[in-house]
Amino acid sequence: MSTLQMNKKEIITAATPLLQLESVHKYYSIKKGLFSKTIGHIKAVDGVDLTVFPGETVGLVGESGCGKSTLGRSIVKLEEVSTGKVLFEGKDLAPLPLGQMRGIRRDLQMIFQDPYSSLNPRKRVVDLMTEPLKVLRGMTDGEALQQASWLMEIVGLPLSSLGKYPHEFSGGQRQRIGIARAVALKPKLIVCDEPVSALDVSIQAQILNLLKDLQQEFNLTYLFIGHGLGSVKYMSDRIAVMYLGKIVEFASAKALFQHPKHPYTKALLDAYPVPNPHLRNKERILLQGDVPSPAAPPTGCRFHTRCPLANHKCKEEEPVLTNNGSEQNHHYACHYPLISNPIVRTREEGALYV
Ligand SMILES: Nc1ncnc2c1ncn2[C@@H]1O[C@H](COP(=O)(O)OP(=O)(O)OP(=O)(O)O)[C@@H](O)[C@H]1O
Repeated sequence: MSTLQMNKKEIITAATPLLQLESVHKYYSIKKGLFSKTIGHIKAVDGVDLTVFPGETVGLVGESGCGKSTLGRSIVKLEEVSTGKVLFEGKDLAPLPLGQMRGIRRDLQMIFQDPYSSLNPRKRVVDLMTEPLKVLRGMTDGEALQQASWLMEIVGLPLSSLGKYPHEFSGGQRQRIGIARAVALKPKLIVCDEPVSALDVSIQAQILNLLKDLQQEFNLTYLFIGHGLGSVKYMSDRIAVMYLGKIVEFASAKALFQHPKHPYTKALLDAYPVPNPHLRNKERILLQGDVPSPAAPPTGCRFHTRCPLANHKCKEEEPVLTNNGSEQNHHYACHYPLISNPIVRTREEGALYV
């Protein structure tokens, strides 16, 4: 079968991974006292395995503080991982010194939540746009200016924007500049770190559609981080759910929304507003309390302190991320996964949950 005859899903699964994370850990030291003695660690990312194929969008969701941004920043090497492998096109970026990242930097870009803090306020857009093109793609002044003008058009900004400073734009326009900068280098992977969270709801859809259009136009691959499930569902082919530094479920967007296996995923879905209250699932899992501290994560399954289905096994034994030999591409880390029955969801062992 030719590539043209294959649909997107077939192309994705036939391809070799663009990005592969193997047991990635990122710990921050907690220091105290006059001599800054290390008294513990914040386990922001605590053993993540994840695969992203060329051309797809993998969503990453979870509550605030569960390590999504740290993972995204570790991938583009804005953070050094503590241990583990970050394989980009098969090459491990983790041990590479920053000096040797230059060739790879243009293939790996990031779009930030707050476009204002990621754009130097003292530089005009023309400089913000042309400098990376000159430094990382070796363009002349004229070539870089031509490319910057074209990119303004692509992201829907007037040419006159080039002469302005970041503070002269609205939030949505600033995010368009951030996006233009990210795609300027024709990267292979863009980590989008909650790119619409800081924007008005009316602008969010425009930015998401722009990202989708650009993905098609430039054949981009996205890791799309968000805590709003709506935007993640809209954007993603596959979704990874993160809780306290670990991936607890990873599946196609459709399977995850229709048949969540992990109670935490279900709780996130149940927290999502449903326009018609009669359609609201009566067996909702309500998330209570806050995410525990990543400096002292709970034993066993990290979610057990908030899980209505947890028992002694969950407290003692850490579940591994597995497909349990059934659905090949649906992985979850739970001793008592939810049965895939949209009408009555029960634990696979034990009583009906309430
Ligand atoms: N530079 C740092 N030093 C110490 N702790 C950090 C640092 N950066 C992040 N953390 C901690 O690591 C944990 C994960 O943070 P992170 O920002 O990655 O979470 P997140 O899921 O992206 O949250 P949000 O959705 O609010 O951005 C948090 O407890 C945070 O306080």
